[in-house]
Amino acid sequence: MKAAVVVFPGSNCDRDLAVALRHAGADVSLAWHKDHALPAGTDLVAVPGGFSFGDYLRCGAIAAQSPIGAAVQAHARRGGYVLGICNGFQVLTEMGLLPGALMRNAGLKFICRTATLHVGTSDSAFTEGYATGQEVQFPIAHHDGNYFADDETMARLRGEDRIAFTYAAPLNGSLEDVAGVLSANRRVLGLMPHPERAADPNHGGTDGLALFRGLVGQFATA
Ligand SMILES: NC(=O)CC[C@H](N)C(=O)O
Repeated sequence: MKAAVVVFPGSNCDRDLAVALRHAGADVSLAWHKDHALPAGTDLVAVPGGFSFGDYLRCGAIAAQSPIGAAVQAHARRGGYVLGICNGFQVLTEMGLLPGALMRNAGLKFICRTATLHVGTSDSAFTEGYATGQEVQFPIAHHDGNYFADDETMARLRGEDRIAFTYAAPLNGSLEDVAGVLSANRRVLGLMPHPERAADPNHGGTDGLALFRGLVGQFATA
Protein backbone atom coordinates (compact mmCIF):
# COMPACT_ATOMS: atom_id res chain seq x y z
CA MET A 1 0.00 0.00 0.00
CA LYS A 2 1.18 3.49 -0.84
CA ALA A 3 0.31 6.04 1.83
CA ALA A 4 0.77 9.80 1.71
CA VAL A 5 0.88 11.72 4.99
CA VAL A 6 -0.11 15.33 4.39
CA VAL A 7 1.99 17.95 6.21
CA PHE A 8 0.76 21.46 7.05
CA PRO A 9 2.61 24.19 8.91
CA GLY A 10 1.86 23.25 12.51
CA SER A 11 1.30 19.52 11.97
CA ASN A 12 3.05 17.67 14.78
CA CYS A 13 1.95 14.04 14.41
CA ASP A 14 3.04 13.54 10.79
CA ARG A 15 6.22 11.61 11.64
CA ASP A 16 4.48 9.42 14.23
CA LEU A 17 1.75 8.59 11.75
CA ALA A 18 4.30 7.79 9.03
CA VAL A 19 6.16 5.48 11.44
CA ALA A 20 2.96 3.65 12.46
CA LEU A 21 1.97 3.14 8.81
CA ARG A 22 5.50 2.04 7.85
CA HIS A 23 5.62 -0.49 10.69
CA ALA A 24 2.31 -1.89 9.45
CA GLY A 25 3.92 -2.41 6.04
CA ALA A 26 2.91 0.70 4.06
CA ASP A 27 5.18 2.52 1.65
CA VAL A 28 4.88 6.04 3.08
CA SER A 29 5.77 9.43 1.70
CA LEU A 30 5.03 12.92 2.96
CA ALA A 31 2.99 15.40 0.90
CA TRP A 32 3.44 19.14 1.53
CA HIS A 33 0.31 21.30 1.79
CA LYS A 34 1.43 23.38 -1.20
CA ASP A 35 1.61 20.34 -3.49
CA HIS A 36 -1.18 20.24 -6.04
CA ALA A 37 -1.06 16.48 -6.50
CA LEU A 38 -0.64 13.42 -4.31
CA PRO A 39 2.34 11.14 -4.96
CA ALA A 40 1.55 8.87 -7.93
CA GLY A 41 -0.27 5.69 -6.94
CA THR A 42 -1.40 6.89 -3.50
CA ASP A 43 -3.85 4.39 -1.97
CA LEU A 44 -4.29 6.08 1.41
CA VAL A 45 -4.15 9.73 2.35
CA ALA A 46 -3.41 10.21 6.04
CA VAL A 47 -4.09 13.63 7.56
CA PRO A 48 -2.19 13.91 10.85
CA GLY A 49 -2.81 15.67 14.12
CA GLY A 50 -1.38 18.97 15.20
CA PHE A 51 -2.14 22.64 15.07
CA SER A 52 -2.29 23.35 11.34
CA PHE A 53 -1.98 27.08 10.67
CA GLY A 54 -1.98 27.66 14.42
CA ASP A 55 -5.66 26.63 14.72
CA TYR A 56 -6.53 30.13 13.49
CA LEU A 57 -10.10 30.73 12.29
CA ARG A 58 -11.23 27.23 13.33
CA CYS A 59 -9.10 24.09 13.75
CA GLY A 60 -8.51 22.67 10.28
CA ALA A 61 -10.37 25.42 8.41
CA ILE A 62 -7.33 26.95 6.69
CA ALA A 63 -5.70 23.56 6.00
CA ALA A 64 -8.91 22.48 4.24
CA GLN A 65 -8.38 25.25 1.68
CA SER A 66 -4.74 24.39 0.93
CA PRO A 67 -3.62 23.32 -2.57
CA ILE A 68 -3.27 19.65 -1.55
CA GLY A 69 -6.87 19.77 -0.26
CA ALA A 70 -8.37 19.57 -3.74
CA ALA A 71 -6.26 16.47 -4.48
CA VAL A 72 -7.35 14.86 -1.20
CA GLN A 73 -11.00 15.52 -2.03
CA ALA A 74 -10.58 14.11 -5.56
CA HIS A 75 -8.93 11.01 -4.07
CA ALA A 76 -11.90 10.54 -1.72
CA ARG A 77 -14.38 11.07 -4.56
CA ARG A 78 -12.64 8.29 -6.50
CA GLY A 79 -13.28 5.99 -3.53
CA GLY A 80 -9.76 6.24 -2.12
CA TYR A 81 -9.01 5.70 1.55
CA VAL A 82 -8.55 8.75 3.77
CA LEU A 83 -7.66 8.69 7.47
CA GLY A 84 -7.83 11.87 9.56
CA ILE A 85 -6.57 11.82 13.12
CA CYS A 86 -7.37 14.64 15.57
CA ASN A 87 -6.53 17.82 13.62
CA GLY A 88 -6.84 15.56 10.56
CA PHE A 89 -10.44 14.77 11.56
CA GLN A 90 -11.10 18.49 11.93
CA VAL A 91 -9.62 19.08 8.44
CA LEU A 92 -11.84 16.36 6.92
CA THR A 93 -15.01 17.85 8.42
CA GLU A 94 -13.94 21.30 7.17
CA MET A 95 -13.47 19.79 3.69
CA GLY A 96 -16.95 18.28 3.88
CA LEU A 97 -15.59 14.74 3.52
CA LEU A 98 -17.13 13.84 6.86
CA PRO A 99 -20.33 15.20 8.42
CA GLY A 100 -20.55 17.23 11.60
CA ALA A 101 -18.16 19.64 13.29
CA LEU A 102 -15.63 19.61 16.09
CA MET A 103 -16.33 22.37 18.58
CA ARG A 104 -14.45 23.62 21.65
CA ASN A 105 -14.39 20.98 24.43
CA ALA A 106 -17.32 21.38 26.80
CA GLY A 107 -15.00 22.17 29.72
CA LEU A 108 -13.04 24.70 27.62
CA LYS A 109 -9.82 22.91 28.55
CA PHE A 110 -7.21 21.13 26.47
CA ILE A 111 -7.52 17.46 27.42
CA CYS A 112 -4.37 15.35 27.26
CA ARG A 113 -4.61 11.81 28.59
CA THR A 114 -5.33 8.25 27.62
CA ALA A 115 -9.03 7.60 27.04
CA THR A 116 -11.03 4.41 27.00
CA LEU A 117 -13.05 4.03 23.81
CA HIS A 118 -15.50 1.57 22.38
CA VAL A 119 -15.25 0.41 18.81
CA GLY A 120 -18.63 1.31 17.31
CA THR A 121 -18.36 -0.92 14.28
CA SER A 122 -15.86 -3.42 12.92
CA ASP A 123 -17.40 -2.96 9.46
CA SER A 124 -14.64 -0.90 7.81
CA ALA A 125 -11.09 -1.37 6.61
CA PHE A 126 -9.97 0.77 9.54
CA THR A 127 -11.77 -1.18 12.25
CA GLU A 128 -12.03 -4.75 10.99
CA GLY A 129 -9.15 -5.74 13.26
CA TYR A 130 -11.38 -5.02 16.27
CA ALA A 131 -14.63 -6.53 17.49
CA THR A 132 -17.67 -4.26 17.55
CA GLY A 133 -18.00 -3.08 21.15
CA GLN A 134 -14.36 -3.81 21.96
CA GLU A 135 -12.78 -1.54 24.55
CA VAL A 136 -9.51 0.13 23.49
CA GLN A 137 -7.22 2.74 25.02
CA PHE A 138 -5.96 5.55 22.80
CA PRO A 139 -4.26 8.78 23.90
CA ILE A 140 -6.14 12.00 23.27
CA ALA A 141 -4.80 15.58 23.10
CA HIS A 142 -7.17 18.28 21.89
CA HIS A 143 -9.14 21.37 22.79
CA ASP A 144 -11.67 21.14 19.97
CA GLY A 145 -12.93 17.56 20.09
CA ASN A 146 -16.56 18.19 20.95
CA TYR A 147 -18.38 16.45 18.09
CA PHE A 148 -21.65 17.97 16.93
CA ALA A 149 -24.05 17.07 14.14
CA ASP A 150 -27.75 17.78 13.66
CA ASP A 151 -30.38 15.19 14.57
CA GLU A 152 -30.87 14.05 10.99
CA THR A 153 -27.14 13.50 10.50
CA MET A 154 -26.83 11.65 13.80
CA ALA A 155 -29.76 9.42 12.83
CA ARG A 156 -28.08 8.68 9.49
CA LEU A 157 -24.72 7.93 11.14
CA ARG A 158 -26.42 5.55 13.56
CA GLY A 159 -28.67 3.97 10.93
CA GLU A 160 -25.77 3.40 8.54
CA ASP A 161 -23.49 2.07 11.28
CA ARG A 162 -20.95 4.83 10.70
CA ILE A 163 -19.99 5.67 14.28
CA ALA A 164 -16.54 4.08 14.37
CA PHE A 165 -15.48 4.98 17.92
CA THR A 166 -17.15 6.38 21.03
CA TYR A 167 -15.71 7.51 24.36
CA ALA A 168 -16.54 5.02 27.11
CA ALA A 169 -17.49 7.95 29.37
CA PRO A 170 -18.39 11.57 28.57
CA LEU A 171 -15.13 13.39 27.86
CA ASN A 172 -15.40 16.59 25.88
CA GLY A 173 -19.12 17.15 25.34
CA SER A 174 -19.32 15.12 22.11
CA LEU A 175 -22.85 14.24 21.09
CA GLU A 176 -23.51 10.60 22.00
CA ASP A 177 -19.81 10.40 23.00
CA VAL A 178 -18.79 10.19 19.34
CA ALA A 179 -15.00 9.98 18.93
CA GLY A 180 -14.80 8.94 15.26
CA VAL A 181 -17.05 8.64 12.21
CA LEU A 182 -16.96 7.00 8.78
CA SER A 183 -18.03 8.36 5.41
CA ALA A 184 -21.02 6.86 3.60
CA ASN A 185 -18.73 4.64 1.50
CA ARG A 186 -16.78 3.66 4.68
CA ARG A 187 -13.49 4.66 3.02
CA VAL A 188 -12.95 7.87 5.02
CA LEU A 189 -12.44 7.75 8.78
CA GLY A 190 -11.93 10.69 11.10
CA LEU A 191 -11.23 10.24 14.80
CA MET A 192 -10.05 12.54 17.58
CA PRO A 193 -8.01 9.96 19.55
CA HIS A 194 -4.50 9.03 18.41
CA PRO A 195 -4.04 5.36 17.45
CA GLU A 196 -0.52 6.18 16.19
CA ARG A 197 0.41 6.98 19.80
CA ALA A 198 -0.63 3.47 20.86
CA ALA A 199 1.24 1.52 18.23
CA ASP A 200 4.43 0.37 19.96
CA PRO A 201 5.04 -1.25 23.38
CA ASN A 202 7.22 1.78 24.21
CA HIS A 203 4.13 3.98 23.88
CA GLY A 204 2.60 2.18 26.86
CA GLY A 205 -0.09 0.55 24.72
CA THR A 206 -0.56 -1.12 21.37
CA ASP A 207 -4.33 -0.92 20.84
CA GLY A 208 -3.80 1.27 17.76
CA LEU A 209 -1.85 -1.37 15.86
CA ALA A 210 -4.92 -3.22 14.59
CA LEU A 211 -6.15 -0.08 12.84
CA PHE A 212 -2.98 0.34 10.78
CA ARG A 213 -2.55 -3.38 10.15
CA GLY A 214 -6.16 -3.75 9.02
CA LEU A 215 -5.84 -0.84 6.65
CA VAL A 216 -2.56 -1.95 5.12
CA GLY A 217 -3.89 -5.51 4.98
CA GLN A 218 -6.53 -4.41 2.44
CA PHE A 219 -3.73 -4.14 -0.07
CA ALA A 220 -1.86 -7.33 0.81
CA THR A 221 -1.42 -9.60 -2.20
CA ALA A 222 -2.74 -13.10 -1.68
N1 LIG B 1 -3.64 16.76 18.65
C1 LIG B 1 -4.32 17.47 17.76
O1 LIG B 1 -4.32 17.17 16.58
C2 LIG B 1 -5.01 18.70 18.27
C3 LIG B 1 -6.00 19.27 17.27
C4 LIG B 1 -6.37 20.71 17.56
N2 LIG B 1 -5.23 21.56 17.51
C5 LIG B 1 -7.08 20.77 18.89
O2 LIG B 1 -6.44 21.08 19.88
O3 LIG B 1 -8.23 20.46 18.97
